[in-house]
Amino acid sequence: MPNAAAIQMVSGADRDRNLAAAGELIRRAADAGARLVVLPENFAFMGKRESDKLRIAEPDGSGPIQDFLADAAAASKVWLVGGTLPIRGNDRSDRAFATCPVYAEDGARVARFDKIHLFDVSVPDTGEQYKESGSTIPGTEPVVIDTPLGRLGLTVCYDLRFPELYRHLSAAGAELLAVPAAFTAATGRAHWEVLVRARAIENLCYVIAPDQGGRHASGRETHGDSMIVDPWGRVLDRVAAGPGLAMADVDVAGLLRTRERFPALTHRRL
Ligand SMILES: O=C(O)CNC(=O)[C@H](CS)NC(=O)CCC(=O)C(=O)O
Repeated sequence: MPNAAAIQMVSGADRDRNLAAAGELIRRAADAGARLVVLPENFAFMGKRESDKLRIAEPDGSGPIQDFLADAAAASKVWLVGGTLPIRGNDRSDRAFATCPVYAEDGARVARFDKIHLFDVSVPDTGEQYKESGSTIPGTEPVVIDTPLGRLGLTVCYDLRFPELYRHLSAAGAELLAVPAAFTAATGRAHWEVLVRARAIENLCYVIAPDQGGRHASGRETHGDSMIVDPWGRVLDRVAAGPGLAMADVDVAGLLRTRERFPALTHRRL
């Protein structure tokens, strides 16, 4: 029975509709056996412009999106990694953190990670321009937490391109890595699967990588292909396009056997 789920969504600009869609998928994942469920980046809101998300930004710890996540975790009795949502900073700046909160199965929030690397790029070929730092405050702290399935390192989307973050997490004991994402269609086609599987292989970790996958209110398209990858780099399950679930069995005992036979993590020289 699979115990982990990555939820793929095509989130729009209507927060409450997105929450309803997420709620339905969380219930389906729990019914299918999931004890750890990971939502994609910006699951609660993807508007016309990057800065639109500031309208639904919440103070740390309370608001409709965070209340939804706590209630959904408790109702389905799952550990829930809440993709990302905008959480206001303490200063009066008009930017928010891209925060990935984690809830235990009783609905208590047990961790918070703020996306560290911000997507300030122009995508080759399509000409799409992104300046995430215009509306987002970068995080600074890597986060690793214990869950019933294993020790979990948190990362978000563009973080996927920075292997030193993942090395830091695996060195801190991570066995599972979460990568809630909203990868662009163009960069996703070129890089998504390779990067997700590389992070799994080089850190001998499970990677749970839920992506947005479809066309959004901005007119932009995201890549989809949400997946769960095992520590040997095998794609255990994936979702092609549109909303759906990737589910797989995360087996840390098996992971430890793999690491014993193949002790690359103990052979680091630098
Ligand atoms: O596009 C949207 O509206 C939503 N996207 C996001 O919220 C974020 C920040 S702009 N997307 C990424 O980080 C994409 C990374 C990526 O695609 C890569 O590294 O290639």
